[in-house]
Amino acid sequence: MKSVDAHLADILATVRPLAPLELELEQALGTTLAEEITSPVPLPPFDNSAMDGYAVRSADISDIPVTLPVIDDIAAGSVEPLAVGPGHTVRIMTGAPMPTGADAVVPVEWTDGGTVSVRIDRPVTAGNAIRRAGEDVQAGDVVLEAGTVIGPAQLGIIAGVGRRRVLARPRPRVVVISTGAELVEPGLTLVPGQIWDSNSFTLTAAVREAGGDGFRAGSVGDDPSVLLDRLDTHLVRADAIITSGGVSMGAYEPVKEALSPLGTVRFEKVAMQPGMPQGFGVLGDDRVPIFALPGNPVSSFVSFMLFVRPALDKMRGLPESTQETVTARVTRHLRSPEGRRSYLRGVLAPDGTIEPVHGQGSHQLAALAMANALIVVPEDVIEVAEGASVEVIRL
Ligand SMILES: Nc1nc2c(c(=O)[nH]1)N[C@H]1C(S)=C(S)[C@@H](COP(=O)(O)OP(=O)(O)OC[C@H]3O[C@@H](n4cnc5c(N)ncnc54)[C@H](O)[C@@H]3O)O[C@H]1N2
Ligand code: MOO
Repeated sequence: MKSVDAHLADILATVRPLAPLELELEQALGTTLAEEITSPVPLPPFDNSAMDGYAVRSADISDIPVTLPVIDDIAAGSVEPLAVGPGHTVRIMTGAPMPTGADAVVPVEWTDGGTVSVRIDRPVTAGNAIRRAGEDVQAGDVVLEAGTVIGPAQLGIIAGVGRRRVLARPRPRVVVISTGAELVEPGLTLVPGQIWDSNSFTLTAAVREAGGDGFRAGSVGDDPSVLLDRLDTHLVRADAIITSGGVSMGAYEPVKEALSPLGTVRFEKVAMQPGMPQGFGVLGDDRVPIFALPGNPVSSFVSFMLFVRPALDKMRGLPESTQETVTARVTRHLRSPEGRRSYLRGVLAPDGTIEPVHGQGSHQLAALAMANALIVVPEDVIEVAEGASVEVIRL
């Protein structure tokens, strides 16, 4: 059997980072910057008030209390150049440009709030409550490096330096297709022998959480030609495809039957539990990666975490990283099949223990939904004693 590491290595050797596109800022959340962002101007662009109050010459208010005439008002957005002469003051708002001559702002709370004249009760030193031009960024400074994932704050600074579009690697568009004649859309009525399709929801959501745009393309039955048609329809708009089901040893395995003859998708047994039957390859002239995951709900989810997620990271242009694990003490004795790496479901507690959930079958979706971590049991370990240390992947 092929090792988990070898299967992942094959996948990562095949998938490529997506080509960067010019994206409007509204489309850029979750994409990966493919250029350096520099600021054309200093930020703030001009000296401005940090508070609502009065712009003064600090020397005029060394003896307090003092009453000064208020000669003008400056709101944020004011573009008229204003000056404050000796013995005068100007009412100023947060974000408004400092008038020439003034060297400090007195917060309104330290005054009587007058509009014709104002009594100032506390002295200030030069520079008080002024935000200097270039205090955040100098003109020409790099504000974001290429390779940065654009989150809300990153979008803010891109807009803050005046950009409307950025060059970024888009979120991978991933089409998710369930296979199996037994599958029924949730919300519809089952007859005996049928189950509701859950994998397509899990996998589409997992794509979204992994920084891709998941698109649920419904389920197809057991007819390989129907699957091929569905793939054909969606291939043009997919950066990757995920199918679930139809890859093991049964008499009706539509994914295997449809894709094996193409010669670009391989079906293999990977030494893991759950998730042993795996298919991976590429489709079409654009060599779109396809992940043919096993149908058991826990198997497809674990396969996603181990194989699809790192592939999506690579497509997004993120650096390759090894799966992060933490060490925990297991609260119960565990068994694991020889020669296969197990990913058992458990609840990791703040005290550093992990409680395996009841129901470790790869069909036991409710048990998976209670877990917050996977316990990794290496291939050569068949038993783990209660209290032993294990490596754990947080979900
Ligand atoms: N003779 C053998 N039988 C099986 C083997 C084997 O090596 N020899 N491997 C087993 C393992 S391990 C797994 S995992 C499964 C994988 O089977 P398939 O990928 O072919 O998946 P299906 O047969 O279509 O479905 C398996 C199971 O999962 C349910 N399922 C499928 N799709 C969904 C969905 N979208 N939502 C919810 N549940 C789904 C399906 O009804 C089946 O119960 O094969 C074993 N058999
Ligand atoms: O390997 Mo299958 O994925 O257990 O159930």
